Amino acid sequence: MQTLHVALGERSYPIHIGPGLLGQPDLLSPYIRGRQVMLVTNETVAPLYLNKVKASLSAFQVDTVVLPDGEVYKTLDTVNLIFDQLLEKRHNRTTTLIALGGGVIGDMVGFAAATYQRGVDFIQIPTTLLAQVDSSVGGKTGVNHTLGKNMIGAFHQPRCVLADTTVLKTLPTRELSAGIAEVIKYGLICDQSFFAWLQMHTKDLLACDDTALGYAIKRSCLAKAEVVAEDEREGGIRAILNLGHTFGHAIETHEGYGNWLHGEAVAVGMLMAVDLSIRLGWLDASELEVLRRLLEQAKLPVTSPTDMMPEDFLKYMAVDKKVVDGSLRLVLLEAVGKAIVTSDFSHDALLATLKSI
Ligand SMILES: NC(=O)c1ccc[n+]([C@@H]2O[C@H](COP(=O)([O-])OP(=O)(O)OC[C@H]3O[C@@H](n4cnc5c(N)ncnc54)[C@H](O)[C@@H]3O)[C@@H](O)[C@H]2O)c1
Ligand SMILES: O=C(O)C(=O)C[C@@H](O)[C@H](O)[C@H](O)COP(=O)(O)O
Ligand SMILES: [Zn+2]
Repeated sequence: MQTLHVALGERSYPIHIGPGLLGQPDLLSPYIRGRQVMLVTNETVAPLYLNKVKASLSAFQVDTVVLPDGEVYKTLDTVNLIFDQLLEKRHNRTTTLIALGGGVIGDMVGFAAATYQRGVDFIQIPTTLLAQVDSSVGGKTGVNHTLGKNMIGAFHQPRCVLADTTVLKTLPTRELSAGIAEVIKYGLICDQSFFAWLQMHTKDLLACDDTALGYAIKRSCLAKAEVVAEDEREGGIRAILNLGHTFGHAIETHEGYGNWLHGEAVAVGMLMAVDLSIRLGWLDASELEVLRRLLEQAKLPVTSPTDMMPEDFLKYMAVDKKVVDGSLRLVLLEAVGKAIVTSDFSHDALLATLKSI
């Protein structure tokens, strides 16, 4: 097992990464302050892993909530089902919520923890690659709105993250690929040598090779932990973690939540960001082909949805959370491994990108 740390003063926490971690009581109990635990998962993950986690919590009063599965259920109504159980089972302010699942469960449980009785503790047990490399770390929690992704939420850090790589063996390949998209993001924004490593090892990640997965999770979490420690609430540098997301969130919202997976939409969004960076003269034209080949290797899409026009993108991009005073800001690349957040691009260049990918 490897342990990384997110350094946030009194809100600091460990990220434990390794095979076979589920079911080890000593990894969870130090982060549970009271007697009560609300273990939240979904109907797909429950039959696979709920009993194992529950068995490791025998020292606590454990209640469970099993939510419906899918991005389409990442809503306030679903979070309300968690509140219903917390109140029915009389959970108080010393309770700890545990999120067992992918990013959808993690984001909703984190949001429930941020708001239940004005804030209680929570623990992340991410079970998808995407959640292990990205969503379980950093404290962004929330739900979607029909008009935009993650529009209602809060920053609320978990007390610990437990990433058991063994659970990835049951993950469908399409979901593994979606997770690889966020891994590639870390290479592009801040780690050129990791990006080079990915050219050689993406096939190992797809084959669920333990060593490759452990390495990719560690490298991604190290990068995210460093950025989050510097800028917890996205006042500045943290926005680089949004590479490809302004375009990607537009795709997810326009196509209907869940039809394009988050990682798939981000993959196409990253191609758009690279294309625009090239048009601005910041990146060599060859980088577009390099990224396209890598995404194809990872079995990710490389063209935008056929039914989406540039004006559809612009409509959803206008409500992006990085918009300031009506001006759209995008994460672009000055080089592979060096991202910037900028509004320094012309509408014509953006339009050309939206038409070409
Ligand atoms: N908070 C953040 O910083 C952050 C970062 C990235 C993404 N996100 C959010 O995360 C969400 C996407 O997360 P995701 O890709 O994990 O999707 P997800 O949570 O929908 O999980 C994907 C699918 O895999 C299933 N599953 C989960 N673990 C499994 C396992 N071990 N074996 C078999 N099936 C399993 C789930 O039930 C689901 O059907 C999006 O809503 C996105 O906005 C948040
Ligand atoms: O942690 C962050 O910061 C990120 O931007 C990580 C993203 O991968 C993630 O999808 C996040 O939920 C997007 O945040 P949003 O603020 O654009 O909704
Ligand atoms: Zn993301």
